[in-house]
Amino acid sequence: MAQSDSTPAFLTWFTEHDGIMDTSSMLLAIVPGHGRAAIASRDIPEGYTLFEIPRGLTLSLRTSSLPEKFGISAWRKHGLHQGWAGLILCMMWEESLQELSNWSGYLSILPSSFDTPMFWSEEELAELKGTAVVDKIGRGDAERDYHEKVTPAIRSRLDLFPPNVHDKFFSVEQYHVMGSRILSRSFRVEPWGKEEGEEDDEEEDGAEANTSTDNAMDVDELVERRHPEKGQLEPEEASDEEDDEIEDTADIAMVPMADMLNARFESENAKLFYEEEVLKMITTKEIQAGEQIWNTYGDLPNSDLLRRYGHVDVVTLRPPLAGEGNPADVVEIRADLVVETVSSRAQGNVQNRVDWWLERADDDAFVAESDCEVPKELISLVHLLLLPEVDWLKLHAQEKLPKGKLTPEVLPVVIEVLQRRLTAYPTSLEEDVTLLEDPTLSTNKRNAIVVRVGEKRILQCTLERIQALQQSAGGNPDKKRKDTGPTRHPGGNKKSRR
Ligand SMILES: C[S@@+](CC[C@H](N)C(=O)[O-])C[C@H]1O[C@@H](n2cnc3c(N)ncnc32)[C@H](O)[C@@H]1O
Repeated sequence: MAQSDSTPAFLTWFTEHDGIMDTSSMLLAIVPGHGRAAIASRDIPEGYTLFEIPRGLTLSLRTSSLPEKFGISAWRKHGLHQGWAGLILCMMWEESLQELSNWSGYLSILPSSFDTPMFWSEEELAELKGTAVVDKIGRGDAERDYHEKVTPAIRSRLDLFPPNVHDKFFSVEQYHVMGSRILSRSFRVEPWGKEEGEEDDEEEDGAEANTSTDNAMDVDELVERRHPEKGQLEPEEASDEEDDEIEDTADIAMVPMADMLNARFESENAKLFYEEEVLKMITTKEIQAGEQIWNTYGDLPNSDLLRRYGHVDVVTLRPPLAGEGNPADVVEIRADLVVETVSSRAQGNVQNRVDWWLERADDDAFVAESDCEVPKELISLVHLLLLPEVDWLKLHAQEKLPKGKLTPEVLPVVIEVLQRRLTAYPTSLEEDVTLLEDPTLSTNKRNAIVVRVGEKRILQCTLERIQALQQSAGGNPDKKRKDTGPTRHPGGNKKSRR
């Protein structure tokens, strides 16, 4: 493990700006495949403070002087109070100040190239076809913000943004670099004393400041990652965060030193806690000398890890899956695939039922996980579309969605949905496993294949479970249905979830 050339200068900057690091316990080193990493240099007990960062050393809309110099009303007029554009512009501006910036010793060690799909070629992106990554990269949305908000703001204040530094510090490529630094390294740091759910002053006089969720970096993506709760900065369960999508970008901060920690599935052994004046990285487990000090990015699926951080997790999988991969992987199955599949068998007016369902459903895509269970909401939709007209009318009147119960009627539809979903990828699972054996694969291609394999494993395993169920249900469930009389409404007379 080598210490990177720039690390000593960063450590000097950190301590000169009142950061405190226990150099007898940890060091920064380059770990192959992981970039810079924090390593325990001796055995460390649980509950031990590894380093402290004064709040003023975090870099955010609250600490950069740009918004104030620009003028708060002009900031709002340019839409910089909404979404990510304002924070990215602050980062670009601080970097343009070079050694005059309070953060120069920090910004100079941040990465300028990334392995995230945001920077991939068309050929590399084609490797992700069928995965959840493709539609979420958001390069176009980010560039729209750059052209519509950032460029006019820069042109309006040439005293702050001198034209001779535009190409170097304020290009669209730099915008993507800064956005990617935020996406892969930022924390959510609320002001001291702010209760959860409580709005601060900035929110009150600009309520819409938090409404940009269609940006390249949705606020919730960052919030999911590290969320302070009772003084502790930790990731949030993504699924619990639907209501919190609208967040305050003023709370998003770059935290020097804390962002030197890597993460791996369920490996966290240190966490960032906050106090009134300082943030503290404290061990949550004993750490042996030589071990890596891991934070957590929220144990995300590989599709999200790749999109936000540019790496994937490969550890031992748990039953019913076997082999190696990411146990947090998921696969998305769009509702329109279910509708298309069930349409040939569906009863009544399919569109009416779909419209009614869309008004009540949580999402228009279902998420299958590594437990290989068919999502209950998917089964419910299949039931809804298969219902005889008389049962549909009853359900409609009662405002109830069918239960997500796997009955013989739905099994063939679910099997076809899973089979069709598998054809969305250009290669088969077996082909991908063989491809991964090639030691000459580029990092990007390898990571794309790992994401595909993770998703396909879940689909394949779920498919095999349902096929086994169908067999044990006695062969052809359609025949069975004829034998047992008219199709029974699967959720009929039962209490629905709504
Ligand atoms: C918060 S930074 C961590 C410090 C970073 N390694 C560095 O060199 O500055 C997050 C980045 O670290 C890398 N990283 C973190 N965990 C990793 C892992 N388990 N495997 C590979 N790379 C990882 C990814 O490039 C990610 O975007």
